[in-house]
Amino acid sequence: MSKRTLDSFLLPPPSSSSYSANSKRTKRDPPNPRSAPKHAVVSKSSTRKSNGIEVVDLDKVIDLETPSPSPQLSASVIVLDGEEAGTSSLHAAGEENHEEEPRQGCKTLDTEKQQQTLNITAQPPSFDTPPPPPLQDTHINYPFPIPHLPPQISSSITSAPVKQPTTLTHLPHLDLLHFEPYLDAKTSREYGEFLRRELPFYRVEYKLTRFGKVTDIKTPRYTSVEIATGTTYNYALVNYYSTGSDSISYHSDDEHFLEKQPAIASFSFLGVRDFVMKHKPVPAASSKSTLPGVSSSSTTATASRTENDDDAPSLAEITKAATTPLKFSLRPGTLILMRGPTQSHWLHSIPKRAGDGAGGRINITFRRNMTPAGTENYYRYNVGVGVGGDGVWKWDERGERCGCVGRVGTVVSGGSSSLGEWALGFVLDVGAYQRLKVQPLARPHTSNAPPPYPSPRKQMSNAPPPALNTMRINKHRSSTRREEQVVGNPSPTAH
Ligand SMILES: O=C(O)CCC(=O)C(=O)O
Ligand SMILES: [Fe+2]
Repeated sequence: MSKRTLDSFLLPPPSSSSYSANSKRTKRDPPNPRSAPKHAVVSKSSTRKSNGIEVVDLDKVIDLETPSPSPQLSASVIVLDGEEAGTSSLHAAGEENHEEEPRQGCKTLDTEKQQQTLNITAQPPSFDTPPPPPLQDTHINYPFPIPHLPPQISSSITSAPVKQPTTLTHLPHLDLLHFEPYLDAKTSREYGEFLRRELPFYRVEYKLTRFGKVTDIKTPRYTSVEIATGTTYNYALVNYYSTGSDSISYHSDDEHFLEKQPAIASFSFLGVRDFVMKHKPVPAASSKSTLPGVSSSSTTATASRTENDDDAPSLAEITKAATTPLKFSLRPGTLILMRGPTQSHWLHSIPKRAGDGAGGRINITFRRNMTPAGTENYYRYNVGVGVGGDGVWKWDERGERCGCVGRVGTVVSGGSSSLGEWALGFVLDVGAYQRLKVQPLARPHTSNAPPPYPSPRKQMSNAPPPALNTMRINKHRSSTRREEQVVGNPSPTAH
């Protein structure tokens, strides 16, 4: 594994420069956002001088910013960027064994290393050398500091998208941009590996009432919530599907604490999975006159699409969209932007999958949360307040679950004020969107603001923007009896 040498890893001034492994900070003491790490173990060979500044090879720094929540979890301290890659097999999803062996590639701190701890005194920076920004960040809800995106990834993101999107508005209430891909293969691989390696992950388990029925959700995915600062999206949800049997069932992201017509941007990294959508079902008892958004004058699929109300989709069109799933193959670097009425009317899912390409997959969805309660809700369901307490897990470069970093205690909403370390990548993503003039992302939020973008129907009646590809939908019959519409290149494996 190549060494990451971070020349700008600046040590603090002498008054606070005594580095010790014996941190006694408790979990209740929030780390100071954007401060340099206070507790790090630095071995002699990991430091050198550059322009009069003491610099540290991050490979050799053991960050102890996050204390162990209990003595038996003292093995939770992670050596950043271990040198050897692990080869042991994946834990099965949902496995209950929390006893973790120290593994190569994601090592635990041992006594010998603690004994090698040195106190390092940094040199103060000179006036003409402005201190570089910290390269990792902390937040009250981070179980450990999260490193910044490596510069080569950040800079590649700014030149995205590598391909212009396809706009899909041909089905009732659908408004979706499909970038296939958005990031080039190298960047998306490095980005995916970075996220999997550096973020904390939590297993998701909770109860859900759907259509009047209580369901135990033991979604074997690993989720991390980060609050990112931004004027448009203010946080992101990261899912890790460790194997093809990790899945997420049909749902829509239409929570009341999001905007009315939320724009949700969903990135895919590493493994290939299908993204399957279908229109929400037409309630059996509903008539065409009571179903919102459905034309009261047209019940046939051949209704013409004009811009007046009569153009609302027919029951027949909706029924077809509800029974004919739309399938996208999500390869690394793909971005799907769901917007407008999509969340109110459509369900989406990641079905289980066997066979090639079903290795670990990372997904990030960027969202805009309108209330602090919303952020709390996401923490409750995705970080695990009272929902299982499986702990906070780390994964290594190769997708080996390699260490329980701690148990989840009370998670307090951090609001939206902290610049998460990987918010850096997020901000760059927003910049890239804005260059594409994806209007919802640039719109200031006010409750009576005008619609952020033309309705799908308006878009259909206008000439398509020159930068965008024309819509291309391959309709085909799947190998099963069910009819599916496959968007983009067909997936190699049917689910
Ligand atoms: O993994 C994906 O692509 C979708 C994730 C998703 O739908 C969600 O987190 O709400
Ligand atoms: Fe979703």
